[in-house]
Amino acid sequence: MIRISSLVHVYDQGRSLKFPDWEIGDMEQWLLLGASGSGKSTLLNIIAGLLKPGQGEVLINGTDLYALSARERDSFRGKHIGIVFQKPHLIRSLDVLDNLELAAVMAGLPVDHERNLSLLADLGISELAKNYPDQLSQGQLQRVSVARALVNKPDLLIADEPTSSLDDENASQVIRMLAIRAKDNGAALLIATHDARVRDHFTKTYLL
Ligand SMILES: Nc1ncnc2c1ncn2[C@@H]1O[C@H](COP(=O)(O)OP(=O)(O)OP(=O)(O)O)[C@@H](O)[C@H]1O
Repeated sequence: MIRISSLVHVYDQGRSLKFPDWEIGDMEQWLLLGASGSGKSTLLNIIAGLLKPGQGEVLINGTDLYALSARERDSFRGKHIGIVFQKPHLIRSLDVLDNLELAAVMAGLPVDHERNLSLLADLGISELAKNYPDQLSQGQLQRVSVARALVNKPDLLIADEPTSSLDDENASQVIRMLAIRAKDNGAALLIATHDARVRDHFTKTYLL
């Protein structure tokens, strides 16, 4: 279970961003909605342990994320949280499969080669396993990012605008993939989006 309470963040010279308290139960699937600039990415980064908030608390399965040291938080994130960023942060000098395997290595977990191949197959990109990021389209890169986020069987899967560069068919496929894989892995799912096509798939929404 994830709980945020009394969260406030102020960027240098920015306005104060206040986030309503929120509880995400085990395996619940939520949409985070809000206008551009309302703070969706900021909140995702705080929940992911990537941005220390000015005030407030993030509890994930009983762990107070910002009571951990930065190093402990990195380790916690690697093992428990999968993230699909707006822009895929893949390593250019590694092929797709190695990018997936690196996610396990970085988290200190064993590499599960078969699982990684099957993740690529589920996303319809098996044939790209040996390709390098520079050789892929934006939509393909996005799908690789989704696969990479699932590599370590996270408790929480977070996606920031995961469908913005995909056509209708692929957007729907990625949302289904996120929803099914989150469920299969016992993970909660949290997606930030403007995408009306995504809204139809969810009943739980948190509005900024
Ligand atoms: N690194 C930063 N430094 C200063 N201000 C920032 C920074 N990142 C975001 N902001 C500001 O904080 C506010 C919230 O930004 P954020 O990116 O979280 O919104 P968002 O809802 O994700 O927007 P979008 O839907 O356009 O991606 C905006 O006013 C933005 O300009």
